[in-house]
Amino acid sequence: MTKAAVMGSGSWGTAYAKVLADAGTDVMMWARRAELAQCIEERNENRDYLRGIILPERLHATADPAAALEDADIVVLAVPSQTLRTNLGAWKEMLPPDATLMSLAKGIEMDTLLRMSQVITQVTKADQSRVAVLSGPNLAREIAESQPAATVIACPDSSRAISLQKACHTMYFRPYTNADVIGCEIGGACKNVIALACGMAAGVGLGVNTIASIITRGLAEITRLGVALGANPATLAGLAGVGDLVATCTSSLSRNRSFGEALGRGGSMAEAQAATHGQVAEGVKSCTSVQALANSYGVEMPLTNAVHQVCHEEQAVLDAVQQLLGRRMKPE
Ligand SMILES: NC(=O)c1ccc[n+]([C@@H]2O[C@H](COP(=O)([O-])OP(=O)(O)OC[C@H]3O[C@@H](n4cnc5c(N)ncnc54)[C@H](O)[C@@H]3O)[C@@H](O)[C@H]2O)c1
Ligand SMILES: O=P(O)(O)OC[C@H](O)CO
Repeated sequence: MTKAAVMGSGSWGTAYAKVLADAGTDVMMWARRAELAQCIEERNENRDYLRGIILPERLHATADPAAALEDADIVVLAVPSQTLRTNLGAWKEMLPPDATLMSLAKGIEMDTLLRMSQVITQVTKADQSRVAVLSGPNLAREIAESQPAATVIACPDSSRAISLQKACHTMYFRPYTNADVIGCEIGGACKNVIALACGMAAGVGLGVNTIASIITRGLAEITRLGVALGANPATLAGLAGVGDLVATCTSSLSRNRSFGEALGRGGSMAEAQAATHGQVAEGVKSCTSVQALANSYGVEMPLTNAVHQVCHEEQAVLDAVQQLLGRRMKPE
């Protein structure tokens, strides 16, 4: 029987742990707070992040990272991208030596500009063949409600990718394998920034034409960056690119879109944070790291720049819109 440790009990960690358990994998979740671990263990519910969802009996939880990681074949890293390095630093001596390390996080580390798989190899010294990422149109609550969705598991080692695929395949969750780790990670991190832009547009009252234009031009700039970094453009046309971009840019369940919408309605950064109910909207920090990464490769990302200006340079949303529309004309 495959054993998975899910390190992080937020919305997605919990929903994905449920998928693994529904697929027949033994799952032990790690929660930072002992009360939350106890609630999951005793009541089969994560009341803080997925209230009302009954979790499977075979899913267990602990606040002790060593107990969660013991004998795990798969270690699922489900903490926010900006804390992953610190968390891994604390856990690295406890990681089983041959376990596959799989990131669920969608972000680019500030300062280092590293992708999550790079942070994992750097901190743990694991060979990159042991490191995988999962990314796709996977809004946690919909997955927890067993609504059908597909995803991508990327790993340089195809046999590990297939084992990961088997460990989470259910009648509502369909994972595809892919060797393109870079494309999956760039798609996942950048779509959060574009979802902020869509939220901002909706918040100031703009309609579907505007949102569709942002999604499409957002995909163009994400693809430019991905290709510059060595991604396969086909990955960005797939589930981890356009699929996730559409889900995040159009759903009221998205924390990034909700955050942007609150800013567009004239809210402050603190009010926008409240709109995500204390959960992480990764794009708010990643717009800084994605912008810096793009600049270092000479890649033009005008929407990302506009989001950065609104979030961190006090620009008004309507001024950012005017600035985008005033750019020089060019072919598509
Ligand atoms: N929620 C989704 O629908 C979804 C879907 C796919 C991917 N993701 C990605 O998964 C990652 C995790 O997102 P989430 O939705 O579970 O976020 P969340 O905000 O719901 O939960 C974050 C979890 O990390 C924990 N945490 C926060 N700071 C921490 C720290 N310093 N050390 C250890 N743990 C800490 C929190 O206690 C919580 O359990 C993000 O990168 C997100 O982009 C989320
Ligand atoms: O709620 P968000 O904006 O973090 O997006 C959630 C997922 O990444 C969608 O796939």
